[in-house]
Amino acid sequence: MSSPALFAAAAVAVGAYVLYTRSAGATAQAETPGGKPPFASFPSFRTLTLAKTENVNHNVKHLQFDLGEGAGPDTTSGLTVTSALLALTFPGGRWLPVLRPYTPINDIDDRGRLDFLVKQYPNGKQSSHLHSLQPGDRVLFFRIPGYSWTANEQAHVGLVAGGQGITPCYQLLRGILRNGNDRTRVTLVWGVNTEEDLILKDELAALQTQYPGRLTTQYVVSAPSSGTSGSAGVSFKRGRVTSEVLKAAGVSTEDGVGKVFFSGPPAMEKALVARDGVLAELGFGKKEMHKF
Ligand SMILES: Cc1cc2nc3c(=O)[nH]c(=O)nc-3n(C[C@H](O)[C@H](O)[C@H](O)COP(=O)(O)OP(=O)(O)OC[C@H]3O[C@@H](n4cnc5c(N)ncnc54)[C@H](O)[C@@H]3O)c2cc1C
Repeated sequence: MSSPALFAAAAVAVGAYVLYTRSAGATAQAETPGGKPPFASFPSFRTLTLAKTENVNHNVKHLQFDLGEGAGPDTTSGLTVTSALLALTFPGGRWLPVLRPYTPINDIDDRGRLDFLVKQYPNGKQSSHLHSLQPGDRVLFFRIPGYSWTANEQAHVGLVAGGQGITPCYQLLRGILRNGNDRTRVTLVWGVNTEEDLILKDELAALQTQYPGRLTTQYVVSAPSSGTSGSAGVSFKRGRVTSEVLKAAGVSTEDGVGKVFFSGPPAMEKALVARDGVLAELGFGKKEMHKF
């Protein structure tokens, strides 16, 4: 999501929260009332309790939150493919809140829980705070609008992810593949620093087996520790995500890709998504690109 859009969504969400907490009967812990899916509407917010946390690699943790009081084990989150949640916290007792978006990796019909993969950035305010949490700790989340995917709106989509930017792409590709009515083909190009950063490669391989011919992946590793593709049990190209890599992977209008979704760090965004960037070179106009 672009910064102005994110800022606007955050402002609306926080405004709604303030109004809610000031309204009669609001409690200190504002909750979406009832056992209904807590994030079914926009804006909506809920305080979730961390159920478990696990290290995935040297800088990524899997955080699993219970959907919370009033939401039983059979309650779904109410999120749609591809929504994200804004985490609002006060790390280290700060006066001003820190707000950052995170994309659950759950399927929309998962019940009772939300799962996140959070990468810790050096001096990262929110990511360091989330990494410090222990089971039982609570975080306030707001739903923010995401891209509203409609089954078969494209015959073939390209997903281009950089590092931890994989999470929105993963949510979208699972949503497409698991929908029995959706025949869209997906090509994912995922650029990372080392093989260790390919945190969802096993899940992606399982999806390729489960949905033959629907998902193509191309991993691109800039500083592989094993040196050669395949030696760490995964094949990849060495280097960065360039025009040549995208073309070879089939992410171009010539290959029938109708839309490209991008999620990645600022430098990669500048190289790929800018008006005169690599995606424009490959024939994608503004309408055929979406940046999470
Ligand atoms: C729609 C959306 C969904 C997202 N989903 C996820 C998710 O599921 N999991 C996840 O881990 N993150 C996700 N992010 C990124 C997340 O919102 C934060 O940007 C990230 O956790 C860093 O926040 P921070 O407060 O820790 O870092 P800050 O305190 O803001 O920054 C600390 C340092 O880290 C650098 N940094 C911050 N963000 C990035 C970045 N993305 N790439 C490279 N360097 C960076 C900054 O330049 C700075 O030097 C998502 C972002 C968006 C826009």
